[in-house]
Amino acid sequence: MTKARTLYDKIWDDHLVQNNPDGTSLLYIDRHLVHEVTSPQAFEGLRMNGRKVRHPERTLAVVDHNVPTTDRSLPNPDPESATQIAALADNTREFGIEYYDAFDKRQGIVHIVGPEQGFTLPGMTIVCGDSHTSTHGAFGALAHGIGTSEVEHVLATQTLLQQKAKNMLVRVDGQLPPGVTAKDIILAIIGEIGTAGGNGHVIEFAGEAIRSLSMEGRMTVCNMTIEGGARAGLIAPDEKTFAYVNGRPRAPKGAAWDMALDYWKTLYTDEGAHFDKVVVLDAAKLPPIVSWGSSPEDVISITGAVPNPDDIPDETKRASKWRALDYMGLKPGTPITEIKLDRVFVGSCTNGRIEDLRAAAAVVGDRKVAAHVSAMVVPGSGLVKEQAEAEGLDVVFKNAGFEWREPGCSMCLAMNPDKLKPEERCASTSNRNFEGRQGFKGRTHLVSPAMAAAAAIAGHFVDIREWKH
Ligand SMILES: CC(C)[C@H](C(=O)O)[C@@H](O)C(=O)O
Ligand code: SF4
Repeated sequence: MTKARTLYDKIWDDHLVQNNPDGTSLLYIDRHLVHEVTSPQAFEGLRMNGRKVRHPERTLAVVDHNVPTTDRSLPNPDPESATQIAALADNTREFGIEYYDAFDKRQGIVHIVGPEQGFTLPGMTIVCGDSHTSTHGAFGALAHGIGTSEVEHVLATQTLLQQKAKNMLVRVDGQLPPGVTAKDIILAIIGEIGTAGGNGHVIEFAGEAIRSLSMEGRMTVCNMTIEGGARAGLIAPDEKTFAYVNGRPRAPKGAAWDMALDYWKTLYTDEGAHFDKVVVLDAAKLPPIVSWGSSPEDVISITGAVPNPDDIPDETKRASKWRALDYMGLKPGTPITEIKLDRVFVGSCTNGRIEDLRAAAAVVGDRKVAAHVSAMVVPGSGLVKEQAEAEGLDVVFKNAGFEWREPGCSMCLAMNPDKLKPEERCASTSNRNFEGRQGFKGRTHLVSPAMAAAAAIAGHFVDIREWKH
């Protein structure tokens, strides 16, 4: 009998080129996504060494971090961004790589574009010079974020040196209550394991609540795996995955589809396979969650209050959480529903997909954004934007007073004109609430799209479970 293997073991074995004496392994890489921020030196390295891209057809480039989300026919206000974007256009032309520029309808955040195009497929190894590459694990793909020198290595060789990680299982049993979403699942998991909880592991998400999620929801969960410290996140592909992939521009067709499907159906963790670490959560007990600090592990229920760091026994941790509260301008004991917002951001590779925009629009209905709040919705890609407009979601948002923008990373990180001002407080559907993440001294609270939309209307956090739709 062959040894029982996890999904991670299987994908690893199928891509192993060689094991090296130093404990590293060379893996074959099926797909390489490229964006403007982490690729310039990689291409420069190829040029200096007179190398070509080994498999241009396995590589896809798109601009996302540095593009303004307003009128793109106007010049980029930031010369450095403009240079970086121009470099990506030049590099992809020189090396023969397909590139979606800011005027292409397929342009968007790299982790939204890959799945949308069927470039991301089950069982593949996928890399990108970006930590949230873990998103693609939602398809049962082994998806790693890599550094710029590794980007160069993959461009040149289509392989990557890796050390095999340990296996971790996060099982979410039961069914989510109404109003509680994939975003709340992953925030709760990170709250539970901490930002170092997944260190050295690849996490497989399983259980009834995960199976019940749409592909969009699964991407939200896998997207934030990296915030829990894990190398990658995985969900075994199933009928939902196959239905999502079927018919996408880059997905296999005809006989190739049938062959692929036969293989994809073998991609699950065998009965009795070993996990080095197991965490179990009950979905039915999860509330809508809001982050209160400057780390994605600083989370609390919407019905809770800002915690008191003095209750933390560890001195270093206590000091760091006091610092977080100071940065956030919050006092222990303040009910979360009393926290007032200045800004609301719906978007990012965590929650910028069509389902996210539908959820936000359903909460908005015919109401208006609170007078003291400035709110914006940034679709994750041109195709998401097009779909949302076909459904009239843009009209819902605009009538309510939200800004409706062009696709990109936008206010998820302060690398383009969309930024918080110092001390502005934002309900954000993105994935990181680090100091300065959304702008110098900006204050970020991570929430689901429905919670963000409700906060925009009410002007403060509200329990979405009590919202009258
Ligand atoms: C700019 C890029 C390298 C970065 C990442 O790796 O994740 C960004 O996408 C982020 O979310 O912080
Ligand atoms: S949307 Fe945010 S998290 Fe995602 S790739 Fe862009 S900057 Fe990174």
